[in-house]
Amino acid sequence: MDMTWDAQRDWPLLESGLAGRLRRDCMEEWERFIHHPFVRGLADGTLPENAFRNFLIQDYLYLVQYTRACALSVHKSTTVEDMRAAAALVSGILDTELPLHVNYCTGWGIDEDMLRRAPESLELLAYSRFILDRAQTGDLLDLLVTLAPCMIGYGEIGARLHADPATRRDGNPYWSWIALYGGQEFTDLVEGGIHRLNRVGAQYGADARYPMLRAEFNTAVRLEAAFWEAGQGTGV
Ligand SMILES: Cc1ncc(CN)c(N)n1
Repeated sequence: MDMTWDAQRDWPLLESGLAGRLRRDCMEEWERFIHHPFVRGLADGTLPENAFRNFLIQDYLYLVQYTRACALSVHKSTTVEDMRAAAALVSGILDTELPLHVNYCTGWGIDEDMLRRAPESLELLAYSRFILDRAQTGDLLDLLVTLAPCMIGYGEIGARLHADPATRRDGNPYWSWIALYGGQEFTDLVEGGIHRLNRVGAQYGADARYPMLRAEFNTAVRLEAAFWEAGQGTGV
């Protein structure tokens, strides 16, 4: 029996709807993002600690900007249902994801104040300001499309690594990272985000706007891969 987890097979909600279509149509870039060597190093625990530390500090700062963009999706929502979903994402990041970053950093003697004052990398600036630009100048659909690779990608990586028997659990310093992104709470947020994107896509005429939406999604996916590269110290 195949014990590995595969989004195409095990996440039926990606089969139809805008989220699945965007992911399929950017598959080359998507694969580069979710199967990046950085991710393999997390799975087998061989990623050098300083690469993970670089990444996590930048990721803390990235998540702060990402949360601001998510907050704009509360503002741009036109139904109470969508507002609740957007607000749940904001609190999921503030109350679950950021504390993971703070906990790891505390273990290295880096407190939250030092995290806030860390200089932003060019990759972080490019990615977060791209998202904030779409948040401010696009409509709700542009914004959700731009936010999607971050959520769906980490949900997919987390679910795959969490289910894969080849992932090292015992003594893997990155297991709590994997457990968070592969855990039920994050999975529920991602699945809620996919349903919301599909719903808003249908309401906002995604088919007619598809080339532009695909370009937005593709840019965000490429910026995700660049973010791993920067963590490894191979970025600019
Ligand atoms: C760069 C990046 N992309 C996605 C995630 C998952 N929210 C994250 N923490 N950081």
